[in-house]
Amino acid sequence: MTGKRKDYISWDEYFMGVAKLSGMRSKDPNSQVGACIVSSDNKILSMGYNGFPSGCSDDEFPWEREGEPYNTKYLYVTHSELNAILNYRGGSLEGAKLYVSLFPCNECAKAIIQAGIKTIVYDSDKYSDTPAVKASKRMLDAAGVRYYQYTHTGRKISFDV
Ligand SMILES: O=c1[nH]c(=O)n([C@H]2C[C@H](O)[C@@H](COP(=O)(O)O)O2)cc1CO
Ligand SMILES: [Zn+2]
Repeated sequence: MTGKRKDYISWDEYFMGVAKLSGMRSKDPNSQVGACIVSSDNKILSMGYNGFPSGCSDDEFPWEREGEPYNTKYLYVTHSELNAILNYRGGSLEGAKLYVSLFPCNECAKAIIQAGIKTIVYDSDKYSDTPAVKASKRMLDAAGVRYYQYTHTGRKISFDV
């Protein structure tokens, strides 16, 4: 008997890794965000990344951050967390856990709360000073959704595709 492998990735590394891999599909030139929803018994239920809704071409809709709101991405892009929630067609997300590479905004917080997701594990909190993220935390706190920052383990995961 040789015993089991010791250097396998942890659940947190696995799910945050899947969230980040999903974010790599994003066409957003500035922020690529990925999300992964997991059941309480560690089964992946859904994934998402930030992008335009189906039928709204990445080549025709704007990726600009500034200018006339009508011509910026902000009016059109679906956030990774909302995409992950909407991509789930299997039933209830009650009690599920969300891994996401960027702290959810207030609009995503509403969807997270209403979907019954109870835990958020996030990586970057680069917009923590904005009203959107402050309002998000206010709602998550009021609704009893737990959130904590992912602890980097320092492990580099890479592979050829
Ligand atoms: O929680 C989020 N999830 C998410 O998918 N996004 C997306 C929307 C945009 O495509 C991008 C943010 O763009 P920017 O960093 O250039 O403002 O990230 C943005 C947030 C904001 O917190
Ligand atoms: Zn959002």
